[in-house]
Amino acid sequence: MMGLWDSILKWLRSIFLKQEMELSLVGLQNAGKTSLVNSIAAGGDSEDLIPTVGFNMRKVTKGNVTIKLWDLGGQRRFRTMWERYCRGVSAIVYVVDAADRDSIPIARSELHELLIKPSLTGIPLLVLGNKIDKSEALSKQALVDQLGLESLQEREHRLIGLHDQLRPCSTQLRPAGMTYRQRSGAPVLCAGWLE
Ligand SMILES: Nc1nc2c(ncn2[C@@H]2O[C@H](COP(=O)(O)OP(=O)(O)OP(=O)(O)O)[C@@H](O)[C@H]2O)c(=O)[nH]1
Ligand SMILES: [Mg+2]
Repeated sequence: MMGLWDSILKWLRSIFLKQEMELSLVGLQNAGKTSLVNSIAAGGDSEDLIPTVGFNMRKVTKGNVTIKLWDLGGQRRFRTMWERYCRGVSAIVYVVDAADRDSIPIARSELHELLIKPSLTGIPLLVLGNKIDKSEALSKQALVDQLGLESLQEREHRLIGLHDQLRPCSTQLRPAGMTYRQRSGAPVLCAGWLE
């Protein structure tokens, strides 16, 4: 099972051959965008996070690839900024709380409203189904259906399940097929549902 970072890089490299890339992370509030950026950038973070006001920018280097990450606020009042920060990026990363079933219809409409913007035509999309460590999390197929991802055939897109294993998680809650990996003693993010 691959680490999240490896899967993102593998996917990006299948589309681009660039050494410098820019990603914008969008998605509803509380989806886990900032947690993800912190884990990628610092190799782990477990502090209680506060909602992002506006946006944060982080630069992360892995091997010879440098990625600039725009971490945008997901609260309603910040969503109008998403388009501006998604223009010209290598890929849009849409983070969804797969366990917050009630918010999925809003996540779906915000995603589709963003993607119909002419300025974002053709930009590849990576959807991360986050919090799949929770027992109430939707399955991959349910997320594909409920987010309407089938209708995105014109656009390069990919769905990855994400489990932030830095969070306490009991064995019973661990989704089937999910494995754990330790790299030099430090926990890493693991991606699920990879074929
Ligand atoms: N169980 C579980 N909780 C998570 C996971 N990722 C993030 N969280 C929790 O979800 C909450 C919200 O995380 P944030 O990273 O602040 O969410 P955000 O998408 O940046 O929110 P905004 O900045 O308001 O848009 C925090 O309490 C995190 O600890 C995960 O994989 N599993
Ligand atoms: Mg945030």
